Amino acid sequence: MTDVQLRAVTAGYGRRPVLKEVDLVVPEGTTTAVLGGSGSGKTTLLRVIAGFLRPGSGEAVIGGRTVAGAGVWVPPERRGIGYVRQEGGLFPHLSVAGNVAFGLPWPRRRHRDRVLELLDLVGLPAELADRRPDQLSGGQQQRVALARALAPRPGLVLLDEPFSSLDTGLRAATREATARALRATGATAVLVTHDQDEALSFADQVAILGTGAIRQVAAPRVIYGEPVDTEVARFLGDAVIVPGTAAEGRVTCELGTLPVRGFVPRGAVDVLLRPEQIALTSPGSGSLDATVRSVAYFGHDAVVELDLTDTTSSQGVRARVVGLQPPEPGDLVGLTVVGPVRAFPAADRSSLLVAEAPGRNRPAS
Ligand SMILES: Nc1ncnc2c1ncn2[C@@H]1O[C@H](COP(=O)(O)OP(=O)(O)OP(=O)(O)O)[C@@H](O)[C@H]1O
Repeated sequence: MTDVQLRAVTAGYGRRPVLKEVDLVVPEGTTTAVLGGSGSGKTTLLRVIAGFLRPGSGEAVIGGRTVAGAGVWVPPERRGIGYVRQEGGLFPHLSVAGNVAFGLPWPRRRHRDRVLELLDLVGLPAELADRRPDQLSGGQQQRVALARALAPRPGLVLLDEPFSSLDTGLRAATREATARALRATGATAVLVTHDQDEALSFADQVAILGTGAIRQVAAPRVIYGEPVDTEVARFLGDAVIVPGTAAEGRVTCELGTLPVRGFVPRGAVDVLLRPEQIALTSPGSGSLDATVRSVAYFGHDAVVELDLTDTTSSQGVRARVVGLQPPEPGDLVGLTVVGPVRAFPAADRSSLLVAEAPGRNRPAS
């Protein structure tokens, strides 16, 4: 099996670096999702690992072997990596079996049993083997691309937004089939995505890439529940941020005096909580009362914009509630904050509470 280490990698196109001193560790046999906005350098990071782009400085180490840096350069075809692109990139003139067999080493290309085994691994029936790619759905094409990438038994698989062109249902099914196939082979994987739900549900750890630097790397629950700053919090899900004051492990803000997670120095803070931390109750039975300003209904849940009754702030707060019986605009409700909140010094939001996977990666810079 194969781990990946990027050490102070700077890389880009021409003079302007896209990645600046990026450190990342992907432990062997695990999946890391790299999440970032458009143009943040996600594909560039994969290209460095794959060997399609030489870093200007720093090192890339795969399975304990330096593949780039320190005077070393190992070309892509000798890195033992499988690569799946956004559009699959199947050969249109070859059958499904022909495409998958293309990934096998020369002597084994005629081994139909191995091709059928690989199709089975990605959840495709054997009867698709003789179809051409244009006779498959988008999800099936992506699974064939994955089977082809897995054919040479790579220790590392790189996935560049492989599900982004699929519609919601197909996307989830293809994602699950991919996760199963990766687990079955024990391959290490790096997934690039701009989809938060995908990153959180698919990966063992999530790396947030912003303006060329890794902002935070942590397990999904940690990165969602303990973001290093308000910017990462906003990037990864919906966030309610209100001004407050911290003292003795608690913060006081327009939502009341609340327990805070992690150490926060006394003084002015930005208080952060997730909308699902605000539970709605009947008026008078929560810690505060509020009036419903508007409701966005999504079926499984609903986002409720609230105006607090006893506050001069016009900012309002958002609650996320289950979609069974959401309140109506104009309703009076009670609200209670569930669980501890996060808080960041208002003057210096980025220096506090680095929440990384223990021992794996350097703090966000
Ligand atoms: N071949 C190239 N030559 C010059 N600049 C490039 C090249 N490829 C990418 N870039 C630039 O590098 C930056 C990062 O691109 P990259 O494709 O890594 O971003 P990304 O995070 O994958 O974006 P997206 O989510 O939109 O695919 C962008 O500003 C892009 O315009």
